Amino acid sequence: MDASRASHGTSADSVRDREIGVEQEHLDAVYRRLEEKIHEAEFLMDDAAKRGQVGTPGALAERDAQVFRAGIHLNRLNNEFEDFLFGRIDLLLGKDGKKGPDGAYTAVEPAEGAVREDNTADIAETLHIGRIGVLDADYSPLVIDWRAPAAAPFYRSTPVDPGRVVRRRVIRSKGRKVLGVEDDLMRPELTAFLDGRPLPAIGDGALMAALGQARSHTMRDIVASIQAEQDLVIRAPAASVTYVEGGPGTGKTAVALHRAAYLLYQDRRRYAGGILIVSPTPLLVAYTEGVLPSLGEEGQVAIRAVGSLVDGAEATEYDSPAVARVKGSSRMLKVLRKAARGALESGGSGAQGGRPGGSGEGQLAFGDDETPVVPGTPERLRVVAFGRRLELEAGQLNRIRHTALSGTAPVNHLRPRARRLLLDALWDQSGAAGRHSDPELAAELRSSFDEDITSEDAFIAFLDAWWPELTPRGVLTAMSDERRLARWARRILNPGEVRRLARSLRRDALSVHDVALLDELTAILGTPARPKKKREYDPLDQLTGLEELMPQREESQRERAERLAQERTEYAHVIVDEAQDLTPMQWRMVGRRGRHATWTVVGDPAQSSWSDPDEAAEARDEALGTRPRRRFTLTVNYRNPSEIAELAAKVLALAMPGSKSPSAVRSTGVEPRFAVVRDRLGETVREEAARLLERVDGTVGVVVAMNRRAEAARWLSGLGERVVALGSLEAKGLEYDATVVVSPAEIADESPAGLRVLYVALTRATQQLTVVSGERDEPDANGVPDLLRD
Ligand SMILES: Nc1ncnc2c1ncn2[C@@H]1O[C@H](COP(=O)(O)OP(=O)(O)OP(=O)(O)O)[C@@H](O)[C@H]1O
Repeated sequence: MDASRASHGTSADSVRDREIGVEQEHLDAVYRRLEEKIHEAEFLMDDAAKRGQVGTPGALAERDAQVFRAGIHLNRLNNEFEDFLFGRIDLLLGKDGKKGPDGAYTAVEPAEGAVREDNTADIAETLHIGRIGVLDADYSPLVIDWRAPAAAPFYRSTPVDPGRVVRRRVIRSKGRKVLGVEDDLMRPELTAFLDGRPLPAIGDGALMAALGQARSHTMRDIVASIQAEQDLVIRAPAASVTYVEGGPGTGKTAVALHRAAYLLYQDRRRYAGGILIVSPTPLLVAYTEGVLPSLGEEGQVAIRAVGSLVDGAEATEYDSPAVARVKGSSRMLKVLRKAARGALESGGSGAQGGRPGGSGEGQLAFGDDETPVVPGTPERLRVVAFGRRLELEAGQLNRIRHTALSGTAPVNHLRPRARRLLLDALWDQSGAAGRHSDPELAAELRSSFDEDITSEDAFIAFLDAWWPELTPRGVLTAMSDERRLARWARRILNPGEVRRLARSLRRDALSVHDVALLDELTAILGTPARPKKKREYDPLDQLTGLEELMPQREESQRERAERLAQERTEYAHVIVDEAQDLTPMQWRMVGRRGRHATWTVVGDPAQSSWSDPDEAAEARDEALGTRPRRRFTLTVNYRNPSEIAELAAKVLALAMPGSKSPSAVRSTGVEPRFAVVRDRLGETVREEAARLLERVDGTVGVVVAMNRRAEAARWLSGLGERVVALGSLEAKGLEYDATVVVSPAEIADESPAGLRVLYVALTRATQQLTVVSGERDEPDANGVPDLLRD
């Protein structure tokens, strides 16, 4: 028998069973080895306990670490890695006989003569690939970690460029049981022998098997079927910026996540500084979070929605497109700078989160237009020093404030400077300056003068009111006053923009775009000193003075990792998913988290929901700095069948004329369906969703214009958990077995980037798509809406 497919018939079944048996034997051997290692670890642990402190501290620590690692191994194998062993490659003899650290031969190309003239060859090496590496007792590799160099041919080899690989096998297993195998032949022309027997090939290939599976509400990893062009990105050297573009479904998100796992594996110490993955929505975070359980293992990787990047913020609200456009624009930077200083000049009313207003002399302050805007701003400072009454009037105070604010430091950090300038002015007024000609005595006099004043209640209260510590939330609140905002945004925003912006800031809940503004304000204001956390009050402490004596409980390694991850504000590597959507202000926010980082940026300009791509590109380039970039393009759409991809391409041609769609890797034979609203929109959508639920095993997503989100959820109530309603912007990055796209015209008209958003909506389904049209869509006799006709 030659190395041909054995996928049908009884004899094929027996070959398949035999091959499954072969892999089962290997998996059994792997588990036996792991159990041995666990026993070893347990023995070490026991031994360590018995021998107490015998051995150097270093050796004991190493032993503990070994025990710990073995524990993690077993735990992972038992709990997380249901399909721990997933691949195998059968290789020809390599060019040289060198072995790498994982015990595998390193040569990529076959040795001369490895393939005989009659197109036969012997398999010289077989490697199994899994989620972690396992060595046998004699250090031969039982399983190679998928991220190790020796595993690269598993992903890189193609029939066009097979290297040494003859057969690539994907093994499906659950726990300790092998369920199936799928083979791809990289050299189908070859008759290869393993231990004297011909090498069989089972099934129709792993990729197709993976793509045909039903989708759930969480993403699956693709370790078993990463494709060559994706592998190049995953394993690209970490230096500088790795820049990846590709159309919908080309695996950008999957690749980004696997890259994080790869980087950690490759250089754990370097990435102890943390890897940040920025995602556009909390829905996408939830969808991707579980993809690679090992990512969360030691707290190095944080997956955050762009609305949750700032400590404590958890924004899920969306602004209207017109407001989002203002808040995301880099023009906001100037407005915020003015607002931060302006909020101070108007006494920080509302801008000093949680701090009492301070009364000083309790007079009214006046805005430029002489309208009282802020109560409680002191206009005058009166103190007594060296027995003299000293006083600074409004004009002087304004000049002092102006001088202090001319510094470039964050506003909150300028307070000491302002304080010193106040003292200088009072000192001048006191006439004490010329009293001593001896510099030492003069300095002493000055310092007792300062001490006198700064300990005076009136002065302290004045300073708190006149230069309060501003908070970002407070400044945003101050900006919700339209008249004040108009002043700060003069010649930057037009009156309509000011009105809409002020109104949106009066809302209680934060919007996703507000978060970037808060972060910018934190940079402008400077981080206020955080109040120290206190241990819970215990009356006993007072009696015994225990508080000082009691040692703090040691936190566990896991707790520490989690705490560090939370406290981290800068990262060693930043991965931006759906990068095309970041607004200029969001790029600034993300940029601050990776000032010294290397980057992976993945996106698709054709899916951008931001209205001014050039402005965003400028901000992105600023965030990434002058670091060199390596560009990659992903070209194959693994998500959509060709029937859906072709329909979406029509919108792409309208949204970005001239740009190329990725090629779909498969077809289902099921054309998209067009439904026209018969009576009520909600009823039609519900019927179509129910129809799809009967046709697919997995999930159904109903995508509507953003302002229909709430009603769409009501339309679907009672249809079960497999179906969800989502606004067009929320659909970013997600996928469903089937989707209903409701009114393309509504989605397209929603914002200046509407056609691109519609393109996103149309590319979410892995199997079936239904488009529901209303009148506005001007459907033809077949129900095809205007926007989707040729
Ligand atoms: N090599 C692969 N093997 C199996 N499935 C794959 C492979 N690459 C991608 N996929 C699948 O294709 C789908 C799309 O992947 P992903 O969401 O990463 O694409 P994307 O480029 O981020 O898409 P979008 O731009 O539309 O958000 C996912 O279901 C993913 O699991």
